[in-house]
Amino acid sequence: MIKIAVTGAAGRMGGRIITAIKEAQGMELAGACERPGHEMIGQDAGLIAGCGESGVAICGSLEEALKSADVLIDFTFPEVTLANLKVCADLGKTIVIGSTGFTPEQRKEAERYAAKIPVVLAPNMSVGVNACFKLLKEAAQILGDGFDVEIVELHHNKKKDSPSGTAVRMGEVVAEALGRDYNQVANYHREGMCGERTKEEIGMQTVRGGDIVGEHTVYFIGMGERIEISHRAMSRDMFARGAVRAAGWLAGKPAGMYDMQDVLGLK
Ligand SMILES: NC(=O)C1=CN([C@@H]2O[C@H](COP(=O)(O)OP(=O)(O)OC[C@H]3O[C@@H](n4cnc5c(N)ncnc54)[C@H](OP(=O)(O)O)[C@@H]3O)[C@@H](O)[C@H]2O)C=CC1
Ligand SMILES: O=C(O)C1=N[C@H](C(=O)O)C[C@H](O)C1
Repeated sequence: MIKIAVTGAAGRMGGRIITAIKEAQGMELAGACERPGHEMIGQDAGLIAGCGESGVAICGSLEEALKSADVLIDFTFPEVTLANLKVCADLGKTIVIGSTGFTPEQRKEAERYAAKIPVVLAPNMSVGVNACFKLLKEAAQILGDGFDVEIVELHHNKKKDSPSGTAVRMGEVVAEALGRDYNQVANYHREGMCGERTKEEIGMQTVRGGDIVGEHTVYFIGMGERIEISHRAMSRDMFARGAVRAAGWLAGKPAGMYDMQDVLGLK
């Protein structure tokens, strides 16, 4: 039995992850944690998630939530995740990270902790998006420099980071396949007399509104034709199932930084 603790237990993803743990074979919810002072502290994590009583109360201390857990699943915010990663590294627990919006420096800090413990960090835990990463690499290699690349992502109005972690990874995959440096060619903003589009740039556009779970489209736009590779998330459940699958996959792995491509055997 793999014993899992969940941070952000009362959040949008936290509830779906707690439900996915309940539905998975060989997995058990061992702890649940929220920000100290959160109104849900003391409540049953399963009841808050809407999947029935779990016998696990949401607590305000990660150390307490991890007491009888092997692995932590963390979908919160970069600053919170890095603090939680430090606790896991100190206690020798493994961790699955779904948070997005890391700066390059924060990403490096996460990699330093991964020298001590096995870590899965991925901006998108769905099978479909990870298949798209492979398709995008192949499309970019086939189409080369003759097609302009533009990426558009849509999310709900509560999302804090922009562009999404998934859109950034899509940009990185395409840039690498085209021999470009994503950080040099990503164009996040066009306004006024900004001039003609350069051949190398990858346009990154963001839409926020309502309850959109998450949609990503990469456009390869040529002369007289256009290819669109799109993924639409219809619920958060496959992200949650992916995170639980990653938690199981990590058991017995050596310390290091892994992603969903490793978990799904897509490398
Ligand atoms: N990798 C993937 O497949 C996916 C990644 N994500 C990413 O996951 C992250 C969370 O998304 P979402 O669930 O929508 O966000 P939510 O804001 O709904 O959830 C985050 C939760 O973390 C809580 N929290 C804040 N501080 C702490 C703390 N110190 N300890 C424990 N919990 C804390 C928040 O509490 P409070 O609200 O009170 O601050 C909130 O309940 C985002 O970065 C998002 O981009 C989302 C979906 C899929
Ligand atoms: O915040 C979200 O909701 C999501 N975030 C992830 C991202 O930033 O890529 C993944 C998914 O699209 C939902």
